[in-house]
Amino acid sequence: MKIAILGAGNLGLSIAKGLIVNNAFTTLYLSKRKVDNIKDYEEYSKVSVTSDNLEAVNNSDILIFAVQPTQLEGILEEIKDVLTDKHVLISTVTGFKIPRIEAIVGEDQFIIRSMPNTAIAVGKSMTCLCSNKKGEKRIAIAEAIFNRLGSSIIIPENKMQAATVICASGVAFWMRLIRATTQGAVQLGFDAKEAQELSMQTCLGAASLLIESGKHPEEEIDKVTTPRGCTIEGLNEMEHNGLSSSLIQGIQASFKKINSISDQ
Ligand SMILES: NC(=O)C1=CN([C@@H]2O[C@H](COP(=O)(O)OP(=O)(O)OC[C@H]3O[C@@H](n4cnc5c(N)ncnc54)[C@H](O)[C@@H]3O)[C@@H](O)[C@H]2O)C=CC1
Ligand SMILES: O=C(O)[C@@H]1CCC=N1
Repeated sequence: MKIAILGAGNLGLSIAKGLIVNNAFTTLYLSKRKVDNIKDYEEYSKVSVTSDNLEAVNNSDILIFAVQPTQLEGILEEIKDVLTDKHVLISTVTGFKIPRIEAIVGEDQFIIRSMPNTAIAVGKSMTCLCSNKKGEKRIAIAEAIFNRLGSSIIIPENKMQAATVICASGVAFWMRLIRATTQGAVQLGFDAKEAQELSMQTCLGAASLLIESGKHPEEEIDKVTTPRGCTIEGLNEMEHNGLSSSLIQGIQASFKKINSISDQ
């Protein structure tokens, strides 16, 4: 696959790393206005770095847009006249809806919206996808790309904002939980490095248990909470202090914010 990432910033470079590590492209163009700090990527075979979006588009089939929401319109205007039937447009841009993309490039383009997260850099992104009518014919290509770099599901476009909060912002939420449990471990006597290792691996183990067994979290919690034991003591104290409620309220606040900044 000949892929271009237009907007090689935090997310764009995370996608690039995932593609490079997984050898998941034929050629890869990375575009950015100022390319000095991404020139190193040209050391990888078949990777080109450019500030010329038209060069990237003309030499690629799959166009992944990873610019800020206020930058997408300009870049679509810039490249729309060189789009051909070979191009599949994949936008990762938050809150920029398909009808607005179609209004710029036309309905007759294969348009896909994708919401990955930064774990794509290590091939572990949970990515949600949706498309315009024409894009339904090419969404399998997007699934193939994002399944190489984690897992993907197809959802209706009206759930993309919610998916952004749970999956994209979600990485930051889980990081904070890992940091908090690390701090707890330090207080119990582990040094910082050991504490983070214990916290990360336990988090990975808990998620893996659910992924591999398909079970509900409470079923696994029941196996850990010895009657009158330390686990239920700690868990109940966390809940008295609003653990679940605080997380749900944070998710709601994040969702309210994304709806306030997205196009209608
Ligand atoms: N950072 C994240 O975890 C996630 C971000 N997103 C969405 O992805 C998009 C990108 O986010 P970030 O990577 O965090 O932003 P960023 O600001 O780090 O990256 C945007 C990049 O686009 C470049 N750029 C700006 N105008 C350009 C143009 N005309 N041509 C080529 N490159 C141009 C900038 O120089 C910058 O490197 C946003 O719309 C964001 O909402 C979606 C999911 C997760
Ligand atoms: O925080 C944000 O607004 C963007 C969207 C999801 C991740 N970063």
